[in-house]
Amino acid sequence: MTSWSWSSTGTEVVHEFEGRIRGRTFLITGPSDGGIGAETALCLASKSPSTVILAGRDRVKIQPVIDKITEINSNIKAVFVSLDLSDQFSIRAAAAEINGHFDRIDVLINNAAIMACPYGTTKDGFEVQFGTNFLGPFLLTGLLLPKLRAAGPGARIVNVSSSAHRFEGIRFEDIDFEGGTAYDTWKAYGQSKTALILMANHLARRIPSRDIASFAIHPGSIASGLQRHVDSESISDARVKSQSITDFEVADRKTLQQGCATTLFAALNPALEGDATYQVNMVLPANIPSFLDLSGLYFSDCQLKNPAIHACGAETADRLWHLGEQLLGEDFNL
Ligand SMILES: NC(=O)c1ccc[n+]([C@@H]2O[C@H](COP(=O)([O-])OP(=O)(O)OC[C@H]3O[C@@H](n4cnc5c(N)ncnc54)[C@H](O)[C@@H]3O)[C@@H](O)[C@H]2O)c1
Repeated sequence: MTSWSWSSTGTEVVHEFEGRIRGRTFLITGPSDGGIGAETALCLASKSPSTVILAGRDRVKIQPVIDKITEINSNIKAVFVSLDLSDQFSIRAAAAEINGHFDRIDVLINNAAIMACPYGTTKDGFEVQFGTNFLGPFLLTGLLLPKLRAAGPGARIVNVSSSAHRFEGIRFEDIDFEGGTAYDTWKAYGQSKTALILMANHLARRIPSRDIASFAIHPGSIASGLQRHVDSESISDARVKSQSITDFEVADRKTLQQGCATTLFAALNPALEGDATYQVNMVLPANIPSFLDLSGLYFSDCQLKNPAIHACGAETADRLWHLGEQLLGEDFNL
C-alpha cells in the first residue's frame, strides 16, 4: 500500500484509486494550462473518467488541456464551460448549462482562485478575493448540489484552500476591509481561504458523507500563474505574518505533479468517508479509529492536518454559510 507524504504525486494517487475514476464525471474550476487544476485533470484523464468538465474564464488557456486529455484518451468527454467566479450572472449561467447537460457530477473540485491582488470589487460589489475565492465557489456548489446528490455514493466536493488561511479568520464585522481603506491583500486572501475550509465543515455536518463528502485541502507551494501579483517584498511580508508557515518558502516548492496529489487524494480516497473496508493509511491521533468519517476536515501533503483555530467550529461555519446565502439572496435548504 502506498505511503502518503509531502512528495506523493497525482499519478500515484490516481493509480491507487483508479476504481473511483473510471466512468465518472469530474468538474474542475480554473484548470488553466500550467496550473494545479490542469494537472489534476490530466491525472484523472489517465484513468478513463467518462467526462471532465473544465470550467473557467478563458477558453484559450483551457483548450490546450482539453487537447491533451483527448490525446490521452479520445473517449473522454472533455468539455469547456464558461465560468467567471467574480460574476454571479456568469456562475448562474454556467450552473444552468451544467445542470442541463449532465445527469450527475461525481466530484466537484473548487480549484480556481486569485491571490494577493490589489483592492477591487467583483461585478457584484464584493471584495474581490472574498467574492472570487469564496462567494463564487459557494454559489456554484449550492447550485450544483442536486447533481452531486444524483451521483450517489462517492460524490465529493473538494475546496482547494491554502496554508495562507492562517493569515486571517472571517471578519464578520468588516468583510470588505472598510471598503478598501484598510486593505491588506494577504489577510483578504487568508479570509477567503479560511472561508473555504469552513464551507467544507458546514457541508459535512449537513449532508451525510455517504451522499456527498466534503473536504478542504492545501496543495503545497507550487510555481504557477497564481503569483502574478506577488513580488519578493510581498512574499516576505506574508512570511512575517504567517511565521510558522514554512511551506511558503520557495525552496520547498512542489512540482505540479506533487501539487495536485492532495486534491486527488481528497477527491478519491474511499477511506475518508468512513468505509471500514479501506485503511486510511495516514498518521492519525491514537484515539481516532482508522474507519472514522473524515468528511469536513482539512488535508495537506495527503495527510489530515489541523487548520488554524479560526477555521474550525460549527458556529463559525454556520454563521458564514448564512452570511453567504444572505449576500447572494439564496437558500440552499441545508
Ligand atoms: N500555487 C500555490 O503555491 C498555491 C498554494 C496554496 C494554494 N493554492 C491554490 O491552488 C489553486 C490553484 O492555483 P494555481 O497555483 O494552479 O494557480 P493558477 O493561477 O494556475 O490557477 C488559478 C485558476 O483560477 C482561475 N481564476 C481566477 N479568477 C477566476 C474567476 N474569476 N473565474 C474563474 N476562474 C478564475 C485562473 O484563470 C486559473 O485558471 C488556487 O485555489 C490557489 O489558491 C496554490
